[in-house]
Amino acid sequence: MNPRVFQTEQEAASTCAARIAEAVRHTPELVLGLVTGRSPLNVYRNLVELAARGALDLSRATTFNVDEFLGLPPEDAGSFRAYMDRHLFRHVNLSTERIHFFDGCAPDAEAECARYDAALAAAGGLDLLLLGVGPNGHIAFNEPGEVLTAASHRARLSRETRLSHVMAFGDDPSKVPMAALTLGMAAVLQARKVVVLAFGVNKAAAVTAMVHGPLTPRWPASFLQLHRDVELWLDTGAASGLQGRGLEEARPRHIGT
Ligand SMILES: N[C@@H]1[C@@H](O)[C@H](O)[C@@H](COP(=O)(O)O)O[C@@H]1O
Repeated sequence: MNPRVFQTEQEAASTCAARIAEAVRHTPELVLGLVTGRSPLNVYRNLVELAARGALDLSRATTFNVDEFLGLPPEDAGSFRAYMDRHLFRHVNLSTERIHFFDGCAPDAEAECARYDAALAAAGGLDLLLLGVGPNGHIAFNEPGEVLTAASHRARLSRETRLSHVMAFGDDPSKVPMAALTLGMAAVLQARKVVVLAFGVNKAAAVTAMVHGPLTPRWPASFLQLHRDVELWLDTGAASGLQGRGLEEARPRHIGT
């Protein structure tokens, strides 16, 4: 694992976005795994700025979003699809047919997960997977538990995770869906490169478990230790539990294939 610690989230995000743009320049057909949440917001903002300046052309890239709430149509403001439209898709030149999402309203969740996994396999898997991490160590919606699931699946959301999404649902916890569709641990570990964003001291325990902890389904992110190419983009708060953390300016290498 390769932690890169920045003094501020903004610095990490702009450097990370520049590296993603570089990876797309290097491989215009890049297959990107994308995540929602607070952590990638500044990365997306920077990607939009790069696209506006003509420094990012996503016209040949493919994207797969890693999760979606069950029961929400794409038009619902609380859906991850609506989030992606707001923060990235409507501002860049991605081709609609190469944007892949779980359909949160699919009548058969299992068939929908199989469809998603087949589309991902047909695209050749993920070249670069952008992830966040929950304070409880969840990645995508692979929640802590007794076991983890390899394939895409329907996930029951923990109370803690549901509460962290309450703002998108008018601060009413009862409106946050109870379940979601998520890619599984196999797709995460098979991605050719994984980039994890974590900012703020409330992520420190998850980051520490991810880097130093034993492999345990109690901290799903700990399984990233099995991957040979994971970069962690952190601020000093999120890195505060790491042993021997270097606070020198991080010098990112090339992200991409
Ligand atoms: N399903 C998402 C994850 O994919 C995300 O990475 C994580 C962290 O979110 P945030 O970046 O807002 O802390 O929680 C959410 O529940």
